[in-house]
Amino acid sequence: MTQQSLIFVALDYADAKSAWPLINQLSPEQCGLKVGKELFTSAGPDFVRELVKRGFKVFLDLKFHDIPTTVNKAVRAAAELGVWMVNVHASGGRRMLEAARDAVANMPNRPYVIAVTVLTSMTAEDLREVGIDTSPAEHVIKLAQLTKSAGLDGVVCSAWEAEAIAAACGKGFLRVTPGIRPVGAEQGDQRRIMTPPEAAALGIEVLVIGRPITQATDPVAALKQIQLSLTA
Ligand SMILES: O=C(O)c1cc(=O)[nH]c(=O)n1[C@@H]1O[C@H](COP(=O)(O)O)[C@@H](O)[C@H]1O
Repeated sequence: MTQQSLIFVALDYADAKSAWPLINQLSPEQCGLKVGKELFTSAGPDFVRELVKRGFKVFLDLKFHDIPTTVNKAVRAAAELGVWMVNVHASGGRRMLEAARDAVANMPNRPYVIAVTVLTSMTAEDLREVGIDTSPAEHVIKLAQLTKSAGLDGVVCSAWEAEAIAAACGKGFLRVTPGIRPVGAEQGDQRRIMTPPEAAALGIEVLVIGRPITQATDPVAALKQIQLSLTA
């Protein structure tokens, strides 16, 4: 993993046909690609295999959250597509996390397996409504420590929690942060947000950025502008 933040473009399109025009203008050296629930459900595993074949680092974001056996098998199936990273929900608990880890333990070139802590769309009030009375920051750290002790490679969190995670879980534990918004970009449903230069300055390993790129009039120009802003 390099010191500079890698950008993963979240391909949140309805189908493969809508995603290809942007992908065809991108190169594997420029960014990674995140395929989430919407696109995977419509475009399927062959689409993912094609991205891998073209040399892209693919983050398959299906956020598995189920009983340990099911998650183990789902992570294995995802890994067999040749993706670079897969994720599960940390709130599935220790045995589920260990099952996710074990799914890929003996694979050559295994993908990173990471766990979502508290969704970047959630606030303290949202957490309270699901029975969690601590702040998002405190809950994220608790789940990051659980994820680390279960032997996974890192977490999805907001950029606001990234420094505390490094302090609690050590270097080499990946921090993957969605909720990235350039100044002036629409916040949408995200709540714990940060700008790309601020997040990069924290040394965050992976920045996930979707709508500020995919919904721009010129997505490639928007990506380039964000990349320039990281080094300015
Ligand atoms: O696991 C994720 O990728 C994820 C976790 C999280 O807490 N928040 C979050 O936004 N994401 C994903 O990151 C992407 C963010 O997209 P934008 O909000 O459009 O930049 C979406 O594809 C989400 O599904």
